Amino acid sequence: MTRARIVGTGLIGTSIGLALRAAGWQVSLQDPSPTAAALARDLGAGTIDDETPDVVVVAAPPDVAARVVAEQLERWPGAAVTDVASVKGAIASGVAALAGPGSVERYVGSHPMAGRERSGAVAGRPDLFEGRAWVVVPTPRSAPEAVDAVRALAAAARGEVVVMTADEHDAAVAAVSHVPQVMATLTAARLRDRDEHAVGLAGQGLRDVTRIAASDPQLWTQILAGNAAGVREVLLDVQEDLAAALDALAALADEASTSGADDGPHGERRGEHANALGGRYAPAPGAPGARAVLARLLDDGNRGRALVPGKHGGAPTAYDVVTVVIPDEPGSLGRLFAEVGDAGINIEDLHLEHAVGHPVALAEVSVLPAASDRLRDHLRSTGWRIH
Ligand SMILES: NC(=O)c1ccc[n+]([C@@H]2O[C@H](COP(=O)([O-])OP(=O)(O)OC[C@H]3O[C@@H](n4cnc5c(N)ncnc54)[C@H](O)[C@@H]3O)[C@@H](O)[C@H]2O)c1
Ligand SMILES: O=C(O)C(=O)C[C@]1(C(=O)O)C=C[C@@H](O)C=C1
Repeated sequence: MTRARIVGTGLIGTSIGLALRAAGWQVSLQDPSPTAAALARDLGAGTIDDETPDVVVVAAPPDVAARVVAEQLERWPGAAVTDVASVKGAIASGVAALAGPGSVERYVGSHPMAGRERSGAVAGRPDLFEGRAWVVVPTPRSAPEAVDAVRALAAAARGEVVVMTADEHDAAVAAVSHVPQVMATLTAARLRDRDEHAVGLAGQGLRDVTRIAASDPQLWTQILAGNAAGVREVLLDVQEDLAAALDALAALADEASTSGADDGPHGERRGEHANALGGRYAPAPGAPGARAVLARLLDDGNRGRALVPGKHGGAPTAYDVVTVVIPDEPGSLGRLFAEVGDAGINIEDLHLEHAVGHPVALAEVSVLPAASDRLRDHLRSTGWRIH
């Protein structure tokens, strides 16, 4: 049986421990915080002991990861050692500089592309990595047996193994993880000065875009600093698009303020003007091209979104959403789950919305399109209100 040692038992370390235990591996746990280690143990992620490992997983914050990898290489001379930090080039350089002679061959970087906006062992989940890419990042000096050991670890935790160089990894995650975090953060930051009534109007769009804005600032400062050049490169392109959007919006705002200048009290002349141009939405001459710029930016977004893979790295799966009204009281959600289970239908995703000032919530249940009509019929026939 394979024995793993996990050093750093927060969200990711605990989740890896839980996943490996479920796969039948033995797991030892270590963390400088005795409480973090004990909590991971109590949650079932492993045991606290000094058994000799076959593979060590360093799941510590990025700014200490290289040092901890070097310590583990020295402490366990027969083990492959990996880290799971979200940046790879900086850690590999650190390990190369710190690792003792004859040990750097046992180091292979890795990065599971799954996580949560919460930290610590209590947020750990055994199924966190299921069907998600797990990037294995050998260095030019990594021994093939060490690469195999890290591939086996990722597969045992149910990740989908992808092998990349550190440079390829860092450039890719700048676009697919690090800049998305920055954009979510900047979007959420704009809400701070709005009053609670305005923010209370938030629908699913804002929730979709800002979930990861709740992530740990200390961890993300380290991640962004560790991939600064790659993140900056993508943000420069974002800056260009933002500049184009701002110019287009300025032209449209200007058009709106000038075209309304000699309207009658009900805006009659403005309507006449638009009709004369061939339709309600015909562009006024004040902002030539501005709408095309916005449409191009929005279309680029559609094209990018269409490339995002669904579960297991396959083609995007379009789920149907069945929106169910549930009383905002204990037990409602449990009854709904039981009802969906009785219909023999799998819930692919779930969002809960609380309508401001109403004693009900909306449960948005995502199911495969083929099952949605059957689910609606079943729920209606058992007394649920469907939107
Ligand atoms: N959070 C995510 O979504 C995510 C996803 C993939 C990878 N990662 C990477 O995983 C690593 C851990 O992130 P997390 O979200 O689990 O953070 P976390 O804050 O939940 O856990 C970090 C743990 O590391 C411990 N630690 C601190 N210094 C240490 C040291 N010197 N030696 C050993 N352990 C130490 C802490 O006590 C804590 O228990 C980071 O490198 C991060 O980049 C995070
Ligand atoms: O889904 C989340 O909450 C994440 O933070 C996951 C996410 C990501 O960007 O996909 C974040 C950082 C990690 O390095 C890997 C995964």
